Amino acid sequence: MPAATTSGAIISFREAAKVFPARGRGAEVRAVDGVTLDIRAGEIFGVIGYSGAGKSTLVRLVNALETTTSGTVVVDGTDLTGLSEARLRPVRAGIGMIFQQFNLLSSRTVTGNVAYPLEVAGWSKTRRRERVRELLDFVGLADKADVYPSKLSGGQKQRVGIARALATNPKILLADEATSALDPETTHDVLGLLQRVNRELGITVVVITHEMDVVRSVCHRVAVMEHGKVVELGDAYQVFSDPRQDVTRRFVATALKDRPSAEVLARLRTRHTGRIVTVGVDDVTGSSAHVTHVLREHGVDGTIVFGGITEVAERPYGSLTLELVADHGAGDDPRVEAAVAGLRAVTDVVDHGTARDPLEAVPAPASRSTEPVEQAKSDLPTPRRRPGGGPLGSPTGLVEGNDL
Ligand SMILES: Nc1ncnc2c1ncn2[C@@H]1O[C@H](COP(=O)(O)OP(=O)(O)OP(=O)(O)O)[C@@H](O)[C@H]1O
Repeated sequence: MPAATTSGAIISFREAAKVFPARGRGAEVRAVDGVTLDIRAGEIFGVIGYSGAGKSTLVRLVNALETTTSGTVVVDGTDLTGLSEARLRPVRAGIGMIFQQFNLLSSRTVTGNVAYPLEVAGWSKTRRRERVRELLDFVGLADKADVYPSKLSGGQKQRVGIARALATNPKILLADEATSALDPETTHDVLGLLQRVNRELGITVVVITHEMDVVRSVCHRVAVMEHGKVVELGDAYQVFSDPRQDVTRRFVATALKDRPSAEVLARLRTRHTGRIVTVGVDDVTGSSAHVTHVLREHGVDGTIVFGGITEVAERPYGSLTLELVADHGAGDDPRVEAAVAGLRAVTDVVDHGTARDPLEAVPAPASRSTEPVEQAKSDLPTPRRRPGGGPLGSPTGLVEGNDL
């Protein structure tokens, strides 16, 4: 049965639900609860949520390891609803999967592991040998062909997992917490490899994660899941810069830490008597060049006292906290007031006041809705962080005492 999909979608959920029946005295579990979502061909799509949100069940619906209780899942044009095992087989062949615990066969060498799906698919020995060599070159493990998994590091094991998942040329790669067991540096390498899989091989990658830093690093778009539902959906940059739901804000706060906490602000105020402001830096609104220009225009000195600029979806993003003074005078000098107004015209500004006259940040507004909010790239408003909404973070370098 043809199902409604958006053109360009390679995976489409329509009111998809998976309800596990009650066990013992427990209630039934709505692991996936009415999800409508399109994952576009060629993108790296993130699904983020806390433990139990339903992420794994959602991806298991894609490779038909689970079937929907209601609603539909369409993968590469095939509606999976009610398909026989025989009809599901070719769909599964178009999907590779990697796992947190790698799931390698310990009794087989690296070559044996990568060759396994080719054996199952009936490839000849010669073609298998050639394909394995090609894949090990791609993942950078040509020198480990004859090694057993027990002799590999976590990152190397995941590279084998990726090579194995790619063996039969899938169109889709599902990565279920693929970096959760890895240290930060190895995570970085594996995420870089997933980007190459996407860019060089044109494979759609679906990343399941509970780490917003993973979304920040590689995902083009992201869906945030809570209690089986998609509660927020959109372009990764937009979701970072304007998170609408509390759960999303909490995730964003874990990945971006460029804004001073209340304790840091208190320390800054003891060290700096001038006006403390936090200005947003991104590629849409305020670049640091704008900020420098405004301060120069008003004859105000800005000393960077805190901050960090990182990348979200490969675009600059972050904030700088500055101490503003005019002629070494007070932070409430009229020139400083004018500079703050000038900064507001070019970027987001949170005015923390001065040590003598501190201003409390306005808390972020409560979430507006529990419905998923699609934040489309095409009609992006200028990203605006809310005053004091302040999740922000992961400074690529904390800075102190630099005059602008
Ligand atoms: N086979 C099953 N039978 C019963 N309940 C299940 C089954 N699989 C998952 N669940 C329940 O469905 C809910 C969603 O689980 P799921 O594993 O999809 O979440 P998740 O977001 O991937 O969490 P985690 O990151 O911990 O794996 C949980 O409450 C879980 O206990």
